[in-house]
Amino acid sequence: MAWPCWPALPAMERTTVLITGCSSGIGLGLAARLAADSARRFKVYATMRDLAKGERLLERLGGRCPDTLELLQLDVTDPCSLAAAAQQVQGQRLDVLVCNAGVGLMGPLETCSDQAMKTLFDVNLFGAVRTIQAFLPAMKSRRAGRIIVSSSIGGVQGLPFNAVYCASKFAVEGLCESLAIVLRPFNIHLTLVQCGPVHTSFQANLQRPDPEGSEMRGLDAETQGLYRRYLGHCQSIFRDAAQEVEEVLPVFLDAIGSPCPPLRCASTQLLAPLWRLRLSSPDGSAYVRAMHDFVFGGSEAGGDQP
Ligand SMILES: NC(=O)C1=CN([C@@H]2O[C@H](COP(=O)(O)OP(=O)(O)OC[C@H]3O[C@@H](n4cnc5c(N)ncnc54)[C@H](OP(=O)(O)O)[C@@H]3O)[C@@H](O)[C@H]2O)C=CC1
Ligand SMILES: CC1=C(/C=C/C(C)=C/C=C/C(C)=C/C=O)C(C)(C)CCC1
Repeated sequence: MAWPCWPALPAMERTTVLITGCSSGIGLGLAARLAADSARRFKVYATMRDLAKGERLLERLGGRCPDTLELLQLDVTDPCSLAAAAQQVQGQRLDVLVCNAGVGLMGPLETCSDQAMKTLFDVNLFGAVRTIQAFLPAMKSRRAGRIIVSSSIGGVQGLPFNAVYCASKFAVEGLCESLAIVLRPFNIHLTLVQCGPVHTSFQANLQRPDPEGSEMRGLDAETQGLYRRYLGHCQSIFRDAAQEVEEVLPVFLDAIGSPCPPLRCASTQLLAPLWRLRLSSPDGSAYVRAMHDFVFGGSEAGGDQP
């Protein structure tokens, strides 16, 4: 792809990019792509909470880019680790911050433990808030910068059995939309990237109850049936329609490279018809009905029936 020049930078300087959650998936892929840029236009701070997991990224790069890549420890739930990372980078001027770290939680709402919900919000919402807080003052004083946040299609439309996860990503959307308004005079662009299903470690790391497991005890049989049916859909969608990391990277690269990136961009059209329905019918009932019918076959009751 053609890369427009970053207008605020002197031509010979590298664009510095800090990415959270680079031990796997989208973060790893983005860090590797930028660090391996043939024109060496980027200096990448690839951060992860456990630096022992940095081997995968280094292996991917085959030790090719010591001058364009630096690994840093950063746990978005730990203010001390954030402060230390910010201190290490600030001397260098940060052009682009990518808040990518995130975790998933799936299952009937009744099975989501207090601890699992708190952890999810601590990473997905408060982690993004803390990370932005750590790097925003320097961007503001330079009156330049870019913030890219990994949202999700689940950040703009509700998905069955993902209520708490979607709540965390809806919150991220509200956070960023509100912040973007204030950042306009500071010349700081904020972009939310909404991916759909992507083949990463996300699914494997996702907390979700086994439909036959003990967490289901006490849950009504109808919800158990709907959950089993949803898991079946998910499995086939991940098998047939999930994207590869390489397919979603151009959306992040555009947000980094384009002179005036949008507030929101999506990596997939998978849920576009339902999304359009949601927009065209703002009271929400048409969306809820259509999603229900799509996933559960239109049965209002007796969820486990064909
Ligand atoms: N894959 C998908 O289908 C989709 C993913 N997304 C979003 O994309 C983003 C990246 O996920 P993806 O690459 O798919 O999944 P991965 O599980 O592969 O990557 C998630 C990354 O977040 C890191 N992470 C988790 N908790 C913390 C923490 N406390 N501090 C710092 N890093 C942390 C993980 O590190 P560790 O190895 O230490 O756990 C890992 O590096 C997430 O925000 C996710 O919500 C959005 C739409 C779809
Ligand atoms: C496409 C599609 C479905 C599946 C969506 C999935 C599986 C989304 C996964 C999203 C993830 C993993 C987001 C992470 O942020 C449904 C709802 C079954 C039915 C409607 C069409």
